[in-house]
Amino acid sequence: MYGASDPAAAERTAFRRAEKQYKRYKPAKLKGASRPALREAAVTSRRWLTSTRCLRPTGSCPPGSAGATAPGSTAPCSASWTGRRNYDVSLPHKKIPDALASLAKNMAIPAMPFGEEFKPEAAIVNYYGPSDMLGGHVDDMEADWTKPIVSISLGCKCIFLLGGKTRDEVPTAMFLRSGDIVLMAGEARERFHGVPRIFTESNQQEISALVSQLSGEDDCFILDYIKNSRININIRQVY
Ligand SMILES: O=C(O)CCC(=O)C(=O)O
Ligand SMILES: [Fe+2]
Repeated sequence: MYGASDPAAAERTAFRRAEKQYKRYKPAKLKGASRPALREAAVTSRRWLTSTRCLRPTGSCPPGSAGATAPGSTAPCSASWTGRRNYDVSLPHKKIPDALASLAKNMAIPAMPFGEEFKPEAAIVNYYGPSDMLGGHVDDMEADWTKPIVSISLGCKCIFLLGGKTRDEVPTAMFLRSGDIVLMAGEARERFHGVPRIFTESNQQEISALVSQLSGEDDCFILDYIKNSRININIRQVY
């Protein structure tokens, strides 16, 4: 579902229109911003889950490229960004690190039937540079959609659009910040979603928590990288 079979039709959808609108979104200054402009979204707060906020675009629109570029992904997932992504276990791939697998298991608990454990079988890593975006899609490669996707954000803040079961429904926009975890579960599992832009401006990145953990001698390269990037790791039960 990553590519649109009819590009002209895709252009006419509410999701595509929102992508274009939010690609150019400029956050209002927090001070003096009217309260409803930053409506709080209902997100539970856990150790790794910080609040997300619904957004409304402001009038101010710096020029932005509407071209879709694709962040990269890890094996065992083969990606054709004009078409579908597919799992291909014959591709070289590494074991998911134990700490990451156990974090995913814990985070998935609220979306799992009582007594059932989430099996972290694949992790897709998306790297977003300053002008990258991930177009609206539904993740449909997994056999059992009743199992959640645990999606972790690191680095620069982004806008995440969560739409409906068709591209015609107007999506809800949220900020995702470094450390946020989204559980795509239940109904959300069947909904279009995407990332129209990330924020690399120094006053908008909101990466201070991450930066404070990168004070080692060898961390300067990671620090340089993360100031202009967002990394999303999403962990899935495939079978
Ligand atoms: O980058 C994100 O937050 C979303 C990634 C995503 O939806 C995907 O990889 O399928
Ligand atoms: Fe997705």
